[in-house]
Amino acid sequence: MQEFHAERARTLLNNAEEIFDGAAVQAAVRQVADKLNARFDRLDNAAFPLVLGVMGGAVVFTGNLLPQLRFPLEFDYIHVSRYGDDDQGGNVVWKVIPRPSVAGRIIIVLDDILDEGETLAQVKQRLLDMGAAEVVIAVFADKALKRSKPVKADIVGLSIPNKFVVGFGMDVYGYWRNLPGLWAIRPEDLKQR
Ligand SMILES: O=P(O)(O)OC[C@H]1O[C@H](OP(=O)(O)OP(=O)(O)O)[C@H](O)[C@@H]1O
Ligand code: HPA
Repeated sequence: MQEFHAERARTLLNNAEEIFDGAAVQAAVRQVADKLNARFDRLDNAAFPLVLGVMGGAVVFTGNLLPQLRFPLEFDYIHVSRYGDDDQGGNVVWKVIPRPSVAGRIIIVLDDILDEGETLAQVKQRLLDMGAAEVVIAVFADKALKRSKPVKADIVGLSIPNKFVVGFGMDVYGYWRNLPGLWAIRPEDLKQR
């Protein structure tokens, strides 16, 4: 069974196209850090935001970004899933919900990708419903779709084409979250296209 997965993962990557290499990815993370630092690195420390990583896809973005933030912050995570092991989104499933202590705080939500926007729309609404003072959304990648999205990101690392991508935390069928660059899966290799 493990051999099947390893072989399938390799075939998917062999057919994929690298659309941003590791250096471009790191430059994008730096830009996100610069924008957050410009906004929150203030001597009065008035904000003291709570940074929430949306697991599991945000794990790599979060791990690369946090050490580049220069202002005092708290970190926590939530866990939300809409794609599971599929390449098309379904219902948003909450696996770890926000703690009640989000009330009254400025929250910086970090996620790997804003695709159709359903996940982050629900995340933002839930945080506001719980009394968050402000929700700032920073995504590593914003996918260009021809239709409008139910939520906008305040800060975007990379604008990417409308392709199913893997790498830097993003997966296809559970594979290739570990790639340092961003790769577009060949459409013929997707279950739903
Ligand atoms: O904008 P949307 O169309 O809602 O898609 C974006 C969401 O999809 C991915 O999560 P996924 O459900 O794949 O779970 P994962 O984080 O474990 O990969 C990604 O991490 C985003 O949270
Ligand atoms: O293009 C994508 N790749 C991986 N995960 C995703 N979740 C939403 N869109 C994507």
